[in-house]
Amino acid sequence: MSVIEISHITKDYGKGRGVFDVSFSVNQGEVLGFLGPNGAGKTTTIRQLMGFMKPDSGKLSIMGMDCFKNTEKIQKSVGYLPGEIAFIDSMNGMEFIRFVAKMKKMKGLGRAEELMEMFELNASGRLKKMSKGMKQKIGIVCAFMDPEADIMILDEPTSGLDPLMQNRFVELILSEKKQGKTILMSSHMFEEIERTCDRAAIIRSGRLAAVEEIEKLKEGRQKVIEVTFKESPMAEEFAAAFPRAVYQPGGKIVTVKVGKNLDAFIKKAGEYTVTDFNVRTQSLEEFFMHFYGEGADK
Ligand SMILES: Nc1ncnc2c1ncn2[C@@H]1O[C@H](COP(=O)(O)OP(=O)(O)OP(=O)(O)O)[C@@H](O)[C@H]1O
Repeated sequence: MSVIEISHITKDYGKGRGVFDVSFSVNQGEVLGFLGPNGAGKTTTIRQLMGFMKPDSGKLSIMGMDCFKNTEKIQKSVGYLPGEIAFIDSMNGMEFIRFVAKMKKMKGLGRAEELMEMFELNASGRLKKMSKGMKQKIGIVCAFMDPEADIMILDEPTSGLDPLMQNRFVELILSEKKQGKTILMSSHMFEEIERTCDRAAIIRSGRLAAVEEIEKLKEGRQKVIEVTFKESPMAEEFAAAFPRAVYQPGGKIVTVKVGKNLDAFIKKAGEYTVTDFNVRTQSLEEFFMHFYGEGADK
């Protein structure tokens, strides 16, 4: 059952900016990673989910409720971490956490205290004087502290966190997932997505490029194979059989990215005398770059 539904939304800011005909959904208990380069439209999509603005066309709903018409109800039941948090600078961290808890009509701050401990956060200082990382931790506490919120919408949750805290965040997501929460999070951190998400939605230039299971994405990764031949004419002939092979004229080494054509590759190599063979599997990051870079539309 899908909990978050985005259906053919378009928000056109002009000059090709915005989001165009974007559709995807997040199922009950699923963690979905929302990936894309800067300016791709992640925040624009997320802000429409939170009801801050209306799409030009299309529909967004959470638990069957229209995001623009039931904004108040949705904002109360969703744990939300904005990309840029609007703090009230005159408050200290703890005052701000209490203020948010009051708005959410929460009964206690038990979970908030656990989270502050988990992220080693001392929230007693003035918000104005806090570092970006500390402010991000306050945002995380506010997003996750309501035990009744079982949907989380997180816009670049680990931006500004150091690697140790990024790790803590991954642990937090995994434990929330175990409790059956439904989570949508945008991110630039491939490792974090790989470790936490069931599926990834990839957006570029305002249009959805792919929605795929992480396991499938991993399977789709190519292998980078480097073969050394006994003599350079062999290498040259071999390289000619693979259009995207990298080969320095006169050399003996040929490097090829191999996917489904692995068998053909091996059989062709078998026609020559091979003296060395190295295989490296693409990282998920390299694989995602295929969606990010120029020419990815092809
Ligand atoms: N209020 C606005 N008016 C005009 N253009 C806007 C507005 N808000 C966003 N944009 C443009 O829409 C595009 C998408 O922006 P958005 O903030 O959604 O990207 P993003 O994927 O969240 O990027 P980032 O990773 O940098 O946060 C960008 O080109 C941005 O400049």
